[in-house]
Amino acid sequence: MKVLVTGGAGYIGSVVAARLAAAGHEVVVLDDLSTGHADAVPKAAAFVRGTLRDDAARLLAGGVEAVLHFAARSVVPESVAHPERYWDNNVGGTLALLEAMRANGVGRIVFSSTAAVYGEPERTPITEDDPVRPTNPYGASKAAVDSCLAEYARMHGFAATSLRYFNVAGAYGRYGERHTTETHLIPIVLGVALGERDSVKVFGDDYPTPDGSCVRDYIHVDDLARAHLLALEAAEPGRHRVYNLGNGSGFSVLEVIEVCRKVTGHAIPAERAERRPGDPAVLVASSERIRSELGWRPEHPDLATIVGDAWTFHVHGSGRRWEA
Ligand SMILES: NC(=O)c1ccc[n+]([C@@H]2O[C@H](COP(=O)([O-])OP(=O)(O)OC[C@H]3O[C@@H](n4cnc5c(N)ncnc54)[C@H](O)[C@@H]3O)[C@@H](O)[C@H]2O)c1
Ligand SMILES: O=c1ccn([C@@H]2O[C@H](COP(=O)(O)OP(=O)(O)O[C@H]3O[C@H](CO)[C@H](O)[C@H](O)[C@H]3O)[C@@H](O)[C@H]2O)c(=O)[nH]1
Repeated sequence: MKVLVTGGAGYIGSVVAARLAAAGHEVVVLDDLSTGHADAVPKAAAFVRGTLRDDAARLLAGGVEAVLHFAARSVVPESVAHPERYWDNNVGGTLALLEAMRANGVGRIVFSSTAAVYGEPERTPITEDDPVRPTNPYGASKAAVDSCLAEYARMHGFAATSLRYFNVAGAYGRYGERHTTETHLIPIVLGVALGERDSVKVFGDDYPTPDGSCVRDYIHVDDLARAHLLALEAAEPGRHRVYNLGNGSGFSVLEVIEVCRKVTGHAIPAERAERRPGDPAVLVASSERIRSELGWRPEHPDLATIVGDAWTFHVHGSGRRWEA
């Protein structure tokens, strides 16, 4: 299949682009490099630097059969301070992409949605039938696209899938996480181990969790990538599927730091800090639906493996010194 990967110079998109190319697909990456890196695009893929609005249409005219749509802004505090950026890029940009797809007769799409659409959940683990009640503009923008995809499936025959990722971590060979503005826990903690930061701040110690810090469900980026390939194959015209993706087990911030200490052998100083606004106490996924419908199984559910792969990536110079 010829596949357009938007955001394929970013963390998750580059891993999926590499996996797709390895599976024999023809991959075209579209990325404006706003948060991505040109050298993260797999060599087997064609790379076009451009935007969803200005450049997707001409690429879709070139025989593309499916779209994997990762391109988005995804920093929650930024979304609170500048909601217009999120409505403009994540919703407006996606609408332009969907219309370009429709104009070119391309209806197959897998979309990067998020656990943030659920907001503060009522129960754990979270299933896809739980209420969608985002508590920040980032989550709201992703929920809006999920709704949009349901309508494009119903009215325009799209074969659409929303994958709601929980906390993505780890690396796949030379492909890993290296955001210029890093907000994610594991790369921040590994940055302390590498001496790039003095300590990690633990946001909140009075949550209703066993040790008072927030609990999250960490999924290996390679397990997530395999879910994309399954979703791509399973897509059916006229149907919008929604799947949560996590491992179904929660780890507190303090537990994650402890695992990072064991993996890196570094003391990793941690300091208590105020709660980060908008952080739910516990986010743990039920991924039963994708397991039973698509046969997805995580191959790397162990947090030490997830952290270990991220550590290997960070130690090798944040991906810049990798060969292939
Ligand atoms: N990392 C996570 O834990 C996580 C969790 C849930 C959902 N997601 C979603 O997964 C997707 C990928 O996340 P990531 O962590 O790889 O982010 P990332 O920032 O590394 O990648 C996003 C890529 O999209 C590009 N981009 C943004 N807007 C664009 C536009 N208008 N046109 C072209 N390119 C554009 C950026 O340059 C970047 O390379 C995002 O949609 C994000 O919301 C991520
Ligand atoms: O320096 C830090 C960074 C994070 N945390 C804590 O670590 C946990 C995980 O934080 P991340 O920023 O790594 O991840 P989030 O759970 O906030 O966000 C992730 O999940 C969200 C869905 O809930 C979105 O999809 C988002 O894109 C994705 O990164 C949170 O409790 C956060 O407060 C710290 O204590 N210190």
